[in-house]
Amino acid sequence: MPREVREGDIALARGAAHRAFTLVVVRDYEGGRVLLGEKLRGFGAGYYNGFGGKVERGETVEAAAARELTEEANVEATNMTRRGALRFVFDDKPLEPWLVHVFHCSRYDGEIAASDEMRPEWFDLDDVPFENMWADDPYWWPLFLEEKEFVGTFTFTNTTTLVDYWIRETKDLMLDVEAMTANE
Ligand SMILES: CNc1ncnc2c1ncn2[C@@H]1O[C@H](COP(=O)(O)OP(=O)(O)OP(=O)(O)O)[C@@H](O)[C@H]1O
Repeated sequence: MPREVREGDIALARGAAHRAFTLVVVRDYEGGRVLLGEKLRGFGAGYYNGFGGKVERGETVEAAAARELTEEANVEATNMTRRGALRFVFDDKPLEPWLVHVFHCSRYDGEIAASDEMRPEWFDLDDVPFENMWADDPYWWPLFLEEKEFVGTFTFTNTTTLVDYWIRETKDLMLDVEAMTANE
């Protein structure tokens, strides 16, 4: 069982450089569903996840989130909002924590279609396949579905085993993101 720790307990220099990633979860309010994709290759292959990837050099986080959604699910978001910032520390790569910026999208143009990276699939809200998702997901999904903004840190060993974590709601996401990325 992963251990819940206090926010200050995961030793990580404030302002350590991060690799920035995006993650977009599409929600269909009328249908009571969320869109996930089965990752077909690369990091996290076999897991269901939102759509996303690395923020490219010179690109804004928002632009990267929109680009990855289009590349992976074939649709263009028309209302995306930033909802969370999750830091992932891998104990075998201690100098390279990841900062995943989580977005919510409920309107888009185009037809959802598979790509060579992701196979999209709708899930009812009470049927999200956590057993086939990253181990951090069950901790932040409730906040996501309640429309809250959130920040957290998750430490993994052997890439996929969650060791410890903290997660909390935030009233000022961008202020927390700034604190997490100070000096970058
Ligand atoms: C550790 N716990 C985690 N929990 C939930 N989601 C996680 C995650 N760790 C990574 N993610 C997401 O997984 C995708 C990887 O992206 P990834 O395929 O590597 O990036 P990108 O498409 O740029 O790569 P290539 O083009 O294949 O090089 C990206 O959405 C990122 O946010």
